[in-house]
Formats: sequence, C-alpha cells, structure tokens
Amino acid sequence: MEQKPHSLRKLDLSKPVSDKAIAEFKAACDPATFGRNDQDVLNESYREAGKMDVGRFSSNLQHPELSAILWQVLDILADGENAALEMELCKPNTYGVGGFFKAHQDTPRSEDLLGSLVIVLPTPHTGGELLLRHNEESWKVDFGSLTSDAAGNPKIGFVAFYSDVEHEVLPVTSGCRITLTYNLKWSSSPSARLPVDSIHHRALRHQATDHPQLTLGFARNPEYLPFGGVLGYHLNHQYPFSNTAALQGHIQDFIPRLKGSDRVL
Ligand SMILES: O=C(O)CCC(=O)C(=O)O
Ligand SMILES: [Fe+2]
Repeated sequence: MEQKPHSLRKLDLSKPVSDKAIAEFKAACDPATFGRNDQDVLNESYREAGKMDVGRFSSNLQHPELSAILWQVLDILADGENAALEMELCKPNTYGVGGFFKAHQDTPRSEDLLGSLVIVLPTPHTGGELLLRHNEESWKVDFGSLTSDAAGNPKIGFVAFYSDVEHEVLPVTSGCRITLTYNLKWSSSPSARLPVDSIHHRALRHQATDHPQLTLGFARNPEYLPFGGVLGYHLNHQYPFSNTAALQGHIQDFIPRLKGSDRVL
C-alpha cells in the first residue's frame, strides 16, 4: 500500500499482523463510499468503513491461493467445468471499532456480473459478522473467530455470493476487520476455465439430471396441456440486464449463466 507519495508500507500476512501495521493501513484509507444506481455515495449512517483505491494498493495474494478460492467459487456458484470466471479486485476495505455496512445488494455495473467475493484478512477483530439473505434464507458468517488456526497461524476467510443476495456487515466491536472485495464476472476467455471435479459439482449434476425427468414425467401425461402450451418457470435469482429486448432470441446463450437452483431447470 502507498501511504504518502514515495512511502510504501506492507502488511505481511504470513505471521500475526502488528497493531501498528494495521493502524497505518487504516490511516492510509479514505472514507468508503457505496454504489447507488450509477453513483458513488458517501453516507456514514449507511456505511462506516475505509477504502483504498486499487491504484494505491497491490496484493501478492496470487496463485495458488486465489485460484484455489476461484476453483471452489466456480464449482459452487457456477457450472463448474463449463464456466469461466474472472475476479476483478474492487478495493480493500477497513472496518474499525463501530464500522458497519447496512443491508444492501451490490449494484450490478455490468451484465457479466455473477456475484461478489469477499476475502477477510487475518487481522484480529470481534463483531463485523457478515449477514446474507436471499428469499426466505439467511446466513451469518463470523470471520473474527476464524482468523487463525489451532496453532495460531493466520488464516484468511472468504465468502462468495450471487449479486442478488442481500448482505450486511454488523458493527465491529473490537480490533479492525480488513476485507478485499472482488467482482466475480463471467469471462469469455478460455484461459479462465478451470478443470473442476468435486463432490459439490457431482451433487449438482445429480440434481440437474433428476429434475428434468420429473418435468418430462408430467409433460408426457396426455391430459396435461392437450392442445399444447408453453411451460413457464419461476427463477429464484435476479439477473442484470441493461436492455431486456437484447435477450430475445438469445435465451440459449443465457442458460449457462443461470445461478444455483435456477440451473437445475
Ligand atoms: O466488507 C464486506 O464484508 C462486504 C463489503 C461489501 O458488501 C461491498 O463492498 O459491497
Ligand atoms: Fe456489498
């Protein structure tokens, strides 16, 4: 990170990070804005956090750590071996004592957006739990209790979610929570494709083959829609489009981008 012109500072995450290094990093940040429609808004009753613009920050969190994370994200959020994703670093964020981010959905600025990835760095803190909500379900992730392993070695945490999942950061009660937030985007580059074969992927495949049989089962009944008809499905997720007319006639291209349970269809 760059603190002043020509003044470089480094957070070494391979060992417990000192309070001084964390305080310097926090001091080098600016108040964090958030996206509302097409604008960046600063409102500390909605979000109290710091941010560092990407041009002032560089991370050597690279392969293999990032590709191991992306591999799991692809496997669970996207269609594993058939999908290609890119991670685009938005910014590092700091949440000191009292820092929070109220419930929101991330503003999709591109039709290629699948979701977000939040990496939580191993800086000691309490509070700052991430709450996630989608339809009737909710999840709470507490990274403050997960920043080191049993031997005291630092551990990073990560959570990835679709862009229509509402999320919220609860107030930090001690220490400092530092996160790196990435946009997860569909990629057209074949090099973004990773070989995937895991239990989660096989489980999804399983569901995907069971469900169409069910559908075909009732569709084969001669009393069902005897004069033909169109079957409509309710999708569980929202999808960003700048222009819905552009989708007409391209529905096949869209199918690989279906999210989670929507893909089972
Ligand atoms: O820092 C976090 O845990 C979440 C950040 C976030 O929601 C955002 O940047 O939109
Ligand atoms: Fe967000």
